[in-house]
Order: sequence, then structure tokens, then C-alpha cells
Amino acid sequence: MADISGKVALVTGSGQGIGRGIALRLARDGADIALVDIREDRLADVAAEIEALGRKATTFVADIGDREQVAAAIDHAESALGGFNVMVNNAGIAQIKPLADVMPEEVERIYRINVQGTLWGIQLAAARFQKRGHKGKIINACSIAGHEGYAMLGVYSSTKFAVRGLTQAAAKEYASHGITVNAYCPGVVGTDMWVEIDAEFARLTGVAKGETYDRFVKGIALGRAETPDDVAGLVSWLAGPDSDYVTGQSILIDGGLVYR
Ligand SMILES: NC(=O)C1=CN([C@@H]2O[C@H](COP(=O)(O)OP(=O)(O)OC[C@H]3O[C@@H](n4cnc5c(N)ncnc54)[C@H](O)[C@@H]3O)[C@@H](O)[C@H]2O)C=CC1
Ligand SMILES: CC(=O)C(C)=O
Repeated sequence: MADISGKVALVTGSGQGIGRGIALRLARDGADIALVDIREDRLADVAAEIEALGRKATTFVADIGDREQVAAAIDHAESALGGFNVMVNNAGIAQIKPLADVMPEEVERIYRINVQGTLWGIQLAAARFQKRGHKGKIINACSIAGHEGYAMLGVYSSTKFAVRGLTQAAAKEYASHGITVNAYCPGVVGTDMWVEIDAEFARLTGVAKGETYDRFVKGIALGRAETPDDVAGLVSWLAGPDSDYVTGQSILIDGGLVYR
């Protein structure tokens, strides 16, 4: 367990799924948490779970694809919780389509969220850490699809390759300010994103519902699907002091699925 007592962490996409798991884990590690999501409906429940752990939580509705909204979320976190030390750029969306059928507006939408959203999170968090005059940790959501391009997930995969590139470049640009930038690369986590991926594979290719998910899970060496808690354990380490000498890495946490 990382000791991040007294720190403030902002987690995007924390209304559900992996982001919720990360927010709860960082709260157990001692941090106060700013919960940010485009959907308001689940944020209050996650905030209540964090408060039940004895930590402070604040919520903010923002679209990470909009730079001004990301800036406002950071302002809110800092003023509501009295600090800002860890930025988790977790929010992202999937797109399931053969490359032959992808249209410009679909590419723009996913790049705006997965790539630009991560860039604004990196850029604005780093600027705020520098303004506050202290070090900071930036942690981005990558994927196995940031290390290997997947059929039917081609554009999605390309956004996660971009996240890996941004993570490396940002690590180099911000190292002299004491800011580390890393990413976590999950495999197959049974969240709503995978419900959508499985359903779209079924609709577009005619395979039975559940088959695509089962096929991916069968490829996992450790023999089970991943949970948000599995991912959160790595993020906890990246947020804590034991990873202080690690930067620019996009670390696979997939139970043994993609080997790099
Ligand atoms: N589920 C999986 O197997 C994997 C997920 N990932 C990545 O992990 C991250 C989280 O994924 P999941 O929890 O599975 O997804 P999810 O779909 O269950 O949850 C995503 C959350 O992000 C929020 N969100 C979406 N667009 C947003 C925006 N523009 N601004 C703010 N919030 C927004 C949603 O409202 C939702 O609460 C994503 O970046 C995803 O690409 C990576 C590898 C595997
Ligand atoms: C959702 C995701 O990143 C994959 C490839 O499972």
C-alpha cells in the first residue's frame, strides 16, 4: 500500500469502472480525491464511498476533451481540497469498427477525448504543479491496445499508441521539474467498456454475445479477467513514493496477454 497521506489526487472518468476503482484505492492509500466525469449521475455515490473511508471527496462534471473544462476541474480540486499532487488521466472511450468503415467525425470524437483529453490533463496538471512549486505525478490510461493494434479496434488502438507517445515526451519535458509521467496498460477489464466492445463485435461480425469477451479472456495466462482493483494496485504504486525513479513508462498490467 502506497503512503500518499495528505496528497490530493484528481481522477477523470471516476464515476464508474476503472476510474472508480482507482479513486477508491488512492483514498485507501490516504489521499483526498477529486472525482471528475462527464456524467454526473454516479459521482455522488463514489464520493460517499470515499467519505466512508475517512477521506475527503469532491465532485466536478467536465468533458476532458475541452481544455477549459479540464482547467476548471483542476481549479476546483485545488480550491475544494487545498492541494493538488496526482493527476490520473483515466477517462476514455472505445470505438469498434473495421478501418474500412471509419468516418472522419468518429475519428475526431475519439481523438478529442482519448488523445487531446490526455494531453490537456498532462499539460494543465504539470503547469499547476509548477505554479504551486512542488513535484507531482501524472498517470495516464493506456492499454494493451497501446502496445498492439487490434482488429476492429484500430482507431482506438491508435489513440492508445498516441497516449504512450505523449507519456514518453511529457516524461522528458517535465523531469527537470520533478514531475513524473507514466501510464498503466490494462488488458481485459470487465467494465461497461467491454460490454460495449462485446456487443458491437456481435452486431458487426455475427458472433454470439459473450464470445468475443470469452475469446480475449481465454488468452490471459493468469486465467481470469482483470478487475478495476488489479489496475488500481499499479496506479497506487505509480502515485506513491516507491515509483519516484520511474518515468516515461507505459506499464502492461494484463495478467499475461501482451508481452513486451
Ligand atoms: N475496460 C478495459 O478492458 C480497458 C480499459 N482501458 C482504458 O481505461 C480507461 C477507463 O476504462 P473503463 O473504466 O473500462 O471505461 P468505462 O466506459 O467503464 O468508464 C469510463 C468513464 O469515463 C467517463 N467519460 C467518458 N468520456 C468522458 C469525457 N469526455 N470526459 C470525462 N469523462 C468521460 C464515462 O462517463 C465513464 O464514467 C479508458 O481510458 C480505457 O480506454 C484500457 C485497457 C482496457
Ligand atoms: C478496451 C481495451 O483497451 C482492450 C483492447 O481491451
